[in-house]
Amino acid sequence: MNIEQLNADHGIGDQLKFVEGTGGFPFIKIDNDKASAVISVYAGQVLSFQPANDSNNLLFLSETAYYQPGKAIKGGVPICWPWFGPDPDGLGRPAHGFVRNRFWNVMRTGIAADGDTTVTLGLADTPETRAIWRHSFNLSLEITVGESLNLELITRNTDTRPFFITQAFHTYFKVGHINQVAVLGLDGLEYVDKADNATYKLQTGAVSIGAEVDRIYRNVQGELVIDDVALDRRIRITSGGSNTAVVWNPWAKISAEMGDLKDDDYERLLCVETANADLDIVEIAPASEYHLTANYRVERDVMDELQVLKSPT
Ligand SMILES: O=P(O)(O)OC[C@H]1O[C@H](O)[C@H](O)[C@@H](O)[C@@H]1O
Repeated sequence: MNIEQLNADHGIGDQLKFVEGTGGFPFIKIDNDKASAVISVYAGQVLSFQPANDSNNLLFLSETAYYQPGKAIKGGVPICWPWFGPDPDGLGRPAHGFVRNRFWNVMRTGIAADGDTTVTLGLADTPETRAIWRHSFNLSLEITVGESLNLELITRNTDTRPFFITQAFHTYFKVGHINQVAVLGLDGLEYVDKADNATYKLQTGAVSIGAEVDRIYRNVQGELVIDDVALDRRIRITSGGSNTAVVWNPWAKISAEMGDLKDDDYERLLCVETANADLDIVEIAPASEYHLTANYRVERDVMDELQVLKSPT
């Protein structure tokens, strides 16, 4: 992909620029009055989102992430599609599907009426994807960078037969310290505990993390909140088209084993994923489409907001 051509076709002055990013991947750098963001065209992956006047990124991005064709980038918002988790047919295909490790296409960029910056990335089937997954599809990822980060993943079935998918925004949130984080909104829900032989359990109260956590929560309705005491902020997650939330933290052993995480990175990251997974399987009929959405908003106390306004920049 030619950076000059991408800028000529889709650049928007100082607000949206294509640059050569890590590993030579084309990155989209967005800077508007409300936030800044970085998006990788490889994997269709938001790598960074930071509201203006905020000193912390919304997202965790591993300093030891791979930026190599065929590999997933550890951090930001990887897209798991058309399956979440291990290959559902046991054929040895990659975990979390095949769109987080290939180049997407830049379809459109724009400025919305309220000043938000929009980017649409797309991916359609090719002989290569049909060799992995036999269906014809057209996938769009609509990214809106404003006061909040908004994501919409639209799956269109361009095939003559229905197909079934599971999927997720596998979002890595940056946290101040994992010991001081709680996930609210899952109280009373059943979950599959993948870190304990996939046994079924019931959540009571908020989710706190003190060991490896790998859970699929069922029948999730309404919003989730990550309450982060150390960073003194809350992240409000509003999802659409999903009844499933995945909560994942690798903890110390897995963090140390993973080549693309530092040993203590588990202290600084938490994945809370808007998903269709487990029993939440989506059937899409020919010529139909399905929308999965997630909105991430950083909230801070009013007193903190006043402090930011008062402090010299
Ligand atoms: O390292 P990755 O392939 O990105 O997967 C990281 C994790 O993703 C999800 O949250 C799964 O529930 C975990 O079982 C998996 O380990």
